[in-house]
Amino acid sequence: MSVPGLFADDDSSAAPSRVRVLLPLPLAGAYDYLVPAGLALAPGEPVRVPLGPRHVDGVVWTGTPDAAVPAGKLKPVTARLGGPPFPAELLAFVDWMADYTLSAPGQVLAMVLRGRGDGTQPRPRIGWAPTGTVPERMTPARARVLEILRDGPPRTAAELAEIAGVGAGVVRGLADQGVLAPVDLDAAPPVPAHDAGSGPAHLNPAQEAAADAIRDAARAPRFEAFLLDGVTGSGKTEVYLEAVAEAMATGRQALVLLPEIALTLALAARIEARFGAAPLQWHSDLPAKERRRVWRAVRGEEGETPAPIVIGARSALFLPFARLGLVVVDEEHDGAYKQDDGIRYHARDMSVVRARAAGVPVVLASATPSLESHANAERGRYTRLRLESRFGSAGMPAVEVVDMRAAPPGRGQWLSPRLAEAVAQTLEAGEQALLFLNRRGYAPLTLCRACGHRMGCPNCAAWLVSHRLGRRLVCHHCGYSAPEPETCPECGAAHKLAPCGPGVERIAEEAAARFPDARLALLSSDHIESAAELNRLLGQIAAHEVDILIGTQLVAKGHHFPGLTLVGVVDADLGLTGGDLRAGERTFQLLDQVAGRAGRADRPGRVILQTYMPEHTVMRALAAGDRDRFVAAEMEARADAGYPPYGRLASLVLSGPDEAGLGTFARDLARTAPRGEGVHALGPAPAPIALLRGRHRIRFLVKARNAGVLHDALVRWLAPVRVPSAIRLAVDIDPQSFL
Ligand SMILES: Nc1ncnc2c1ncn2[C@@H]1O[C@H](COP(=O)(O)OP(=O)(O)OP(=O)(O)O)[C@@H](O)[C@H]1O
Ligand SMILES: [Zn+2]
Repeated sequence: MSVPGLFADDDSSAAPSRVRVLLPLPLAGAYDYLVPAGLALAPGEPVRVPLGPRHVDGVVWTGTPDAAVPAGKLKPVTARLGGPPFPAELLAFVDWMADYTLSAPGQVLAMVLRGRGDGTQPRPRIGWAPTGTVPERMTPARARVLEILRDGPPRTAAELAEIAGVGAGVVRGLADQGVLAPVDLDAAPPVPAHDAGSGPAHLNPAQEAAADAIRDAARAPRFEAFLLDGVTGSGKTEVYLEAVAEAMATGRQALVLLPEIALTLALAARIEARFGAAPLQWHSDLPAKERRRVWRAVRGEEGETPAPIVIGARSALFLPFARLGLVVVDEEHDGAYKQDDGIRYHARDMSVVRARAAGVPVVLASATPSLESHANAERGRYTRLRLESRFGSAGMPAVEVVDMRAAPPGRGQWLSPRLAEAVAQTLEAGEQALLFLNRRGYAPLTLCRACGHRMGCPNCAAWLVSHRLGRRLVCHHCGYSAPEPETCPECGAAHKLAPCGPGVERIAEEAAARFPDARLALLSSDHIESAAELNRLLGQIAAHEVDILIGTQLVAKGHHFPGLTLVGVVDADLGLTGGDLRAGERTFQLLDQVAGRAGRADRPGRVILQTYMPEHTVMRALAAGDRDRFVAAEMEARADAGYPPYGRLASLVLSGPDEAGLGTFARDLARTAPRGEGVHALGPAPAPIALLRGRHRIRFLVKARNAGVLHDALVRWLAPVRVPSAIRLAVDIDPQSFL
């Protein structure tokens, strides 16, 4: 239906106004729409448009509409949705990322719009707070309500009535008399001020120099990537908080990405102390309502000042900041920054892209930067800022390597005599010890001692992990879980199934037996129900209410426990098997991080690494404290093999329920696989996890000289391919996982 006069006709002097609108859907790109007369639409504006029989919310995009399409074939924009337009920087970022990851721009836009919800305004929750006015007549019921409010936060009428045990009429009566006043419980939290709270720290000269460099780029913002390369405990956080303050002073917003929720909670407390108000937090566990609130707050909808600081997980990178001024990626080497399903992206790399699009500085902070970032610093793309020593009087911990072949633990034990002795000494000195093993559960394998059968997952090519809790066998890939059987499913022998090898639960068992008087805490994702509980546990550890801490990588990084002086790594070799190209790099990073928890305050720390490979370069580098030599050797090996950061990789995983059909499709695909100048494909080969959630998996690996060559080769290869509906084809540029 066309409404005469609503928009200019083809034959009028002015050409009908058109815009491109990108929808958050996996479509080819932006679509053209007509702009109704009287409506001026600029790129970035959120709009509603018709799509087939439906209406969809999208964003006016950049680019020129196709003038060759007759106006009669186009539909008009239904409505402008209001709120500020998304900044050009964000639009450019979406386009860039879609191109890089070979995804549809609409899929990337969907990640931006995800926090918006359905676009409707949630109804505010009204709470009641006392005004100080005394009621005309005090009754026991009224007194109870006022007493609750005197000591606690504002509450809704229903809550008040319930807690005080009074009727809703009592609360209403107090409100009518002006004794209680309404407050919006969902209103934005207080805005941190850059000079409130405890204010700036006294930086030491190295910190000052690093902070100066970043502040300078944040002041009149310009793009510059900094690699804040400082040993554990050197005060990297203090340095980047100064840059956050600078961004806020110029009226801009700062985003700090962290790899784990536990670290988010700790940083939120530090920011609150420094700036006088807590930052907004963003992660995947946020309730929908809270997400909407944060999403709107960063946009500054309804004319409010956009929230100045957001800290969060990798997906916070897609928040629609109104005036982004700084991006920080803390623990930049962390694998958690890589998203491995849906659109596969590395949030560290994409942070640099977004900062570049926005023309603002980005800080990548780590004690053990990724080789990619080292290489970028060497090529002059990133500015390296070094902090070579710990803050204050704390020194680096002494690292001791225990050769498990020479001095093994006793039968059925996992702690060597040397480590057990060190734990005992630590407890005697009234200090804390951490026993680290990056393996959840009780035992990684369950074996029948009668026939040798190993308990495997029915859906995956993987062994089941035994968990003490409820004596269950669990698949860590698909979540399959079953009670441990009494008899072997293969030979029927009773009571012959035995756990093999240790997980953290088994280490906790051994520690409890050896040190019965010590207070133990087990920190592993299986044992912690919520972020709040984790926070409570971390608080207990910091307050020295725990003597021995047993944990997975959950406790390895970022935390600051002043009383912790001994770190024992139960199996330092764990990450080295499996042949992943980053196995050495990752093991070094993880062990250096966990070692970095020891001796951060006034008492010196020590670290004991249990290994069967004491001569391995990783162990030697850790023992000698020689990170730079390790990095140099690792770089050389990568350069020789043409692996990242000296070449680029993409992985293609094909999966499907039917093994034969999948094989045929893979062989067809191999016929056109890129082979040529600076690029070649390896495969098809069964993926290391050849069966996952009941789907067979085949993999190609594409190796190329550089990112451009890789991109072009993949587009040429995959654009004409029609994937059968039963088969999934997942492309991962710069893969981190090769499983
Ligand atoms: N300039 C400073 N003034 C006062 N305290 C500081 C200063 N710099 C660092 N600290 C303190 O030293 C400790 C370690 O600092 P911080 O946590 O920032 O180090 P980090 O480099 O981020 O460590 P990691 O990489 O191990 O997480 C903290 O307790 C911090 O408050
Ligand atoms: Zn499984």
